Amino acid sequence: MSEKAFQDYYPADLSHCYGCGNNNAHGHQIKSFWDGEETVAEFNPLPEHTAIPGFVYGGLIASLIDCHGTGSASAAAYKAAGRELGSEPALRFVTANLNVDFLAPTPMGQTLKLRGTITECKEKKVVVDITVSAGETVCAKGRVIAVKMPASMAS
Ligand SMILES: CCCCCCCC/C=C\CCCCCCCC(=O)SCCNC(=O)CCNC(=O)[C@H](O)C(C)(C)COP(=O)(O)OP(=O)(O)OC[C@H]1O[C@@H](n2cnc3c(N)ncnc32)[C@H](O)[C@@H]1OP(=O)(O)O
Repeated sequence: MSEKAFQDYYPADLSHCYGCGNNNAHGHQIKSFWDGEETVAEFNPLPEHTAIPGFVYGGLIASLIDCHGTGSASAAAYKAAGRELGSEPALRFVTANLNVDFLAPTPMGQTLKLRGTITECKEKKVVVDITVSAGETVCAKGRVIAVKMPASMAS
């Protein structure tokens, strides 16, 4: 994909997140995009993301859902406000609640595809439902309740 990802609009001083920060060399640097009314991201697990040989660690899957969810929440808030992504004042969201169901073993060696649906979008709270698929198999689903970042988290 050649377009800019949601996370590419995050300001440099808020791009250190382990899941999605462009400035975190050791992080996952997840990239999320619109696909119609839904949001998408892909991730290729590395050997160190192993749970049991051949299968992906659930904590990684939760992390991908988390950051695809908060990125999708910001993008949805901009869309609902009819604003350009990244325009000021920034609409920043953090995770208030993360719920994950692991539905099937997630194989290593395949691209994981995340797909998010904006279930609720209010000024202060956005709910995103996300599936994680390997090939035709939905391996996990999760819900992120994202809430506007409190002022205490911004320096
Ligand atoms: C697309 C382009 C964008 C460009 C520009 C954007 C720039 C973006 C830049 C940078 C973003 C970086 C993103 C990285 C994020 C990665 C994810 C993380 O790892 S975040 C770290 C972990 N999360 C925390 O540390 C939070 C700690 N918790 C808190 O600070 C508070 O508890 C907070 C803010 C989450 C909630 O504060 P309250 O409780 O005062 O909020 P109240 O106003 O009471 O509630 C608002 C709504 O939220 C619900 N709510 C609150 N907490 C809930 C909870 N735990 N579970 C369920 N719902 C909850 C409430 O029921 C209420 O919902 P009702 O409006 O009534 O429908």
